[in-house]
Amino acid sequence: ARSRKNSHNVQINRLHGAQLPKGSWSLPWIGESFTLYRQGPSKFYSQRIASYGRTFRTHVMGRPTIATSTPEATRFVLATEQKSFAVFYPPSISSLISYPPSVSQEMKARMMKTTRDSMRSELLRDKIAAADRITRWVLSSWDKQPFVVTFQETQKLAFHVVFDFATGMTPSPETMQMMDDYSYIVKGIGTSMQFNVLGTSYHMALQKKQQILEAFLRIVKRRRLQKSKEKCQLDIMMEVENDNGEKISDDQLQFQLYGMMFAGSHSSAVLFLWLVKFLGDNQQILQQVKAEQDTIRRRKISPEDPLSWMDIVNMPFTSTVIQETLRLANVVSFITREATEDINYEGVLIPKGWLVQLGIGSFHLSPEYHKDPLKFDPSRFQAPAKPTAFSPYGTGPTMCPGRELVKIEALVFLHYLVTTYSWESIRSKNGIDYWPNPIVKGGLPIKVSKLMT
Ligand code: HEM
Repeated sequence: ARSRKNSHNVQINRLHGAQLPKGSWSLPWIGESFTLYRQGPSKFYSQRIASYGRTFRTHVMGRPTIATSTPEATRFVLATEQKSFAVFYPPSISSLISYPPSVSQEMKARMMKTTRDSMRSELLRDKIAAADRITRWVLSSWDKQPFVVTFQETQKLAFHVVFDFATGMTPSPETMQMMDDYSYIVKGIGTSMQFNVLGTSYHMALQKKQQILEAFLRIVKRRRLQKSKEKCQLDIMMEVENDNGEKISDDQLQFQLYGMMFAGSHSSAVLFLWLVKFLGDNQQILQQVKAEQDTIRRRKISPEDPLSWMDIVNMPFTSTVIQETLRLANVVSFITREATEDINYEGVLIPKGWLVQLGIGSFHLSPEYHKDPLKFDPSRFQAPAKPTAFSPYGTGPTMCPGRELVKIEALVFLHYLVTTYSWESIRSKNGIDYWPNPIVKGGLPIKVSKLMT
């Protein structure tokens, strides 16, 4: 403790009086991880903010940490990303999602750039048709069932839309198997986050990771042989070259696909689940969404006509519902970085090697930034009162490249959901499972009824 204190004093002098914020470390080594995982991020942050202010000291993920929950600090950390902060995952999570050393930083950066580019390109518009097809496929099975578990359905939907975008593959027993395998990865991460022990579900996840990677290798090799007219992200990545003009290898591609599916499918499924939950709980807003979507459907000549790009950009009210759901549900509640040098952020010392945890979910739910923050009120996103304290996808150079795809998926889903079905929750009370992303406990079973057209 003495040497730690001394080294901080040196840093304090070097950083012109910057000081560690108030806070608590609770138990040595374990720190406050258990409390965070038991309480959930919202309560953890609000309790500490009440005692110490919006920036406080804690100890989570095995490291001393500065937790901060302001939009300004979030922008500062994420915008200066490359220089002073590095992406951080605890070792157990890192072994489930990180690239192996054989994938060079340069290649990784190039692949990420092509992913970002294609998420802004024609490819994205072309994928409306696939999102349309997949949504109808998922929702058509509801006809035959008296009730469905919402989260199972939104997982199927989200996985297949992102999978189609990534590989050009339509739903099949092979894709269903991979979806199932991915659920073990999510479970492994959720459990290792909460319990700090690498138990059965973690080891199972490591095995599943291997199986998924092998499946991706087969998919890459197959796609090289059978090119299709309809382009996918994999086709674009296959053309990526490094500075020496060498093309990306198949094993690098398999990791890129693995990472993209990991980043994209579970998070989207969680968002769609909350869309169903919040709309079900707010019938008046549901009616407004339905009015907007009925107008679009009525303009179609045949009931089989798919949605077009023009339809997608003509859904302003439904778009605010998606933003409000992202604000209130907080699919990602914090973003973590490691300081790679000592930093003085407005008088707060962030020592080298410490973590910075950016509590985006906490400022989304704070009355300091959003009036009546716990109320589901999409109108807060109508111009000109658009909130600025809103970063569900992060910000700066690592801001989520998938956000436009998510928006398209969500709009297509809501269109078919509200024009085809009414639903009600089977349980009157539902808790929340927070890890690794918050979901309604039990996955929200609902009773569905087909609407008369
Ligand atoms: C509701 C759905 C989603 C949410 C809330 C979400 C949120 C985020 C956030 C907060 C980050 C930034 C993390 C950081 O800076 O450390 C991120 C990064 C990322 N997301 Fe998403 N995401 C979603 C869907 C998707 C989808 C559909 C895809 C791909 C198809 C995707 C691909 C990625 C990738 C590849 C990164 C890493 C970017 C980088 O490291 O430069 N995400 N996402």
